[in-house]
Amino acid sequence: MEMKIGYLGPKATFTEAAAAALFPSSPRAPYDTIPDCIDAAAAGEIEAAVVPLENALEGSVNLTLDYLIHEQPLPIIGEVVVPIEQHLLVHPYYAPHWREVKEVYSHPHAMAQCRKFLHTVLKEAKHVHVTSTSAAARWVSEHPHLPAAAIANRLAADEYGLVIAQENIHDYDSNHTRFIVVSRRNEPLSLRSPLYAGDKTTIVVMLPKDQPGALHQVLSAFAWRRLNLTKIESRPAKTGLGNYFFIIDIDAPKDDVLIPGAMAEIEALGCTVQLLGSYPYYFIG
Ligand SMILES: O=C(O)C(=O)C[C@]1(C(=O)O)C=C[C@@H](O)C=C1
Repeated sequence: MEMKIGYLGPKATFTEAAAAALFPSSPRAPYDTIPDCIDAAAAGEIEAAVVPLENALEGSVNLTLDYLIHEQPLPIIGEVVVPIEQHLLVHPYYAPHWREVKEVYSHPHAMAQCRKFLHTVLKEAKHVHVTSTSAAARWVSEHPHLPAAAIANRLAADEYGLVIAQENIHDYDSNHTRFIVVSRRNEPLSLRSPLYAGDKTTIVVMLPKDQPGALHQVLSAFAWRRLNLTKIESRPAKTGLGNYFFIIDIDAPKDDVLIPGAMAEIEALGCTVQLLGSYPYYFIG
């Protein structure tokens, strides 16, 4: 399938690496923000958008979840999990005295994956959040005389002429990020890839107001069907304090019986249910 793929840019983000792993021979287009990228897919400017959804250390990328639920409900057609190594990048001039940097630039999720490092090694440096890890690297390369560092990957060091002052500064070894592929063409990806690891289905459930045991009843609709849930996340419905959506990942493709049955049962309880997608997932070891 020849598709133009949008990703959270600029060049050399982790998101671009995820897009390249899934679609090695497709042309790619960078977008400055996650909403820009999802909007471009909704408008058909690109066939699909790759955006980050969840990190093993820092949790969900709320911007992605909220934008898909509240603003631009595009179906999820695939997912890829990528190992993440965060490095501290500086201009070559600052390599010998990188400990003296006064500002560290990165995406908030990348910064959060390196909290202990920042707290202990660069205690005095100011943290500056930007739209992506490679946007941080680009900014540092464009300001060679400022004592600034970026947290980003090796691709970004090469792309923007920076050097790695400290390798692997993320706080815990097992660092991975899930990226999703969204497209207005509502067809699950069908890549013949050795990275394929299974299929899952994501739904969003809104519980009826003040109904004791409602969440328990929702969960039992999956439990007695022996449908394995791999994630439950609550996000504000944005209609008032205490009102939440539950985003539920089911470790199975949408079949004709079990998942529709569970969804119908949950609706009968008075919940609203929305399918975000049923899609294959891929894993980069
Ligand atoms: O793709 C990038 O480089 C990003 O800046 C985004 C993002 C994210 O939002 O999770 C992607 C992977 C890492 O977990 C850190 C940052």
